[in-house]
Amino acid sequence: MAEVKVGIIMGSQSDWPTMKQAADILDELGVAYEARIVSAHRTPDRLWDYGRAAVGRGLQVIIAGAGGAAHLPGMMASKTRVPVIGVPVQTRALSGVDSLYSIVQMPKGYPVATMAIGAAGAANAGLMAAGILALQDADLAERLDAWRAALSASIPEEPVDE
Ligand SMILES: Nc1c(C(=O)O)ncn1[C@@H]1O[C@H](COP(=O)(O)O)[C@@H](O)[C@H]1O
Repeated sequence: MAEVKVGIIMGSQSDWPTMKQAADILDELGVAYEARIVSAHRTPDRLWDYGRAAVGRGLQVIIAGAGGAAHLPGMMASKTRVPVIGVPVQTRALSGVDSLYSIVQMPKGYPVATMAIGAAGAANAGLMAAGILALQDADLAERLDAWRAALSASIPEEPVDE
């Protein structure tokens, strides 16, 4: 089995429909990943253990999604030097702006690469993770180039009446 280099973590089971977009992209590109529920609020010991072990386990990118008071991505970034890509999950009360602001405004020294709110942001997190790994993996780079070319080719030149 391929070595897992990407960890997808999320604050709650309820984030999975969003975070699955990242997983689906990684599946399409043949990138091995693991998906775990880890919460800074509800399972702080699990967060600590995951962050402490990340480098030793060979993780190269962590995609962290959370909604509302979304402290998970930033706390994970504080615990490991493995790059963290943050996904603001859309919320009902504040449309995900709360999640975005919670993730994006990190203090100097502990960055989180923050994506857009919601499903598109999660998919882009998968693509960003693949792009990082592709720097050291020529086969993956080829698959990513093909994926991008296929998307580009699927865009019509002219609009049609629906
Ligand atoms: N933002 C966080 C964290 C965290 O940042 O550690 N843990 C859970 N949550 C968020 O709470 C929201 C509601 O969770 P529930 O649906 O389980 O009530 C989720 O979007 C989750 O990411």
